[in-house]
Amino acid sequence: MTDNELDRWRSSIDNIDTAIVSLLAERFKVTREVGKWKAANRVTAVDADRERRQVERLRALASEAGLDPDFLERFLRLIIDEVVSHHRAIRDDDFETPSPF
Ligand SMILES: C=C(O[C@@H]1C=C(C(=O)O)C=C[C@H]1O)C(=O)O
Repeated sequence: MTDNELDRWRSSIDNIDTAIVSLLAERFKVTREVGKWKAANRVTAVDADRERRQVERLRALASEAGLDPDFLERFLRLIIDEVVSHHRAIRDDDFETPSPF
């Protein structure tokens, strides 16, 4: 390995990290819409069945990609927990809005 090679690998890593951040931002944009819809329709923030299906799907994808399924599950859990806390905040903000009636 040369210094040059290390620089190129690190540059690839930086590009990949940029893509991850951008994809996460996209995902949070979509989940924000879901959160608004749930608050408006009085649907609970957590959908455990949906989460179970997502974990199953992601674990399978991880295995196919040669990644540790446990790591991918922890990663997804972290994201979903953040989404659910956003959904609760959206819902609680809605409740705090004074009713016009
Ligand atoms: C986004 C949703 O809300 C929650 C967050 C999820 C997610 O981040 O993927 C999945 C299920 C729900 O617990 C949803 O119900 O689809």
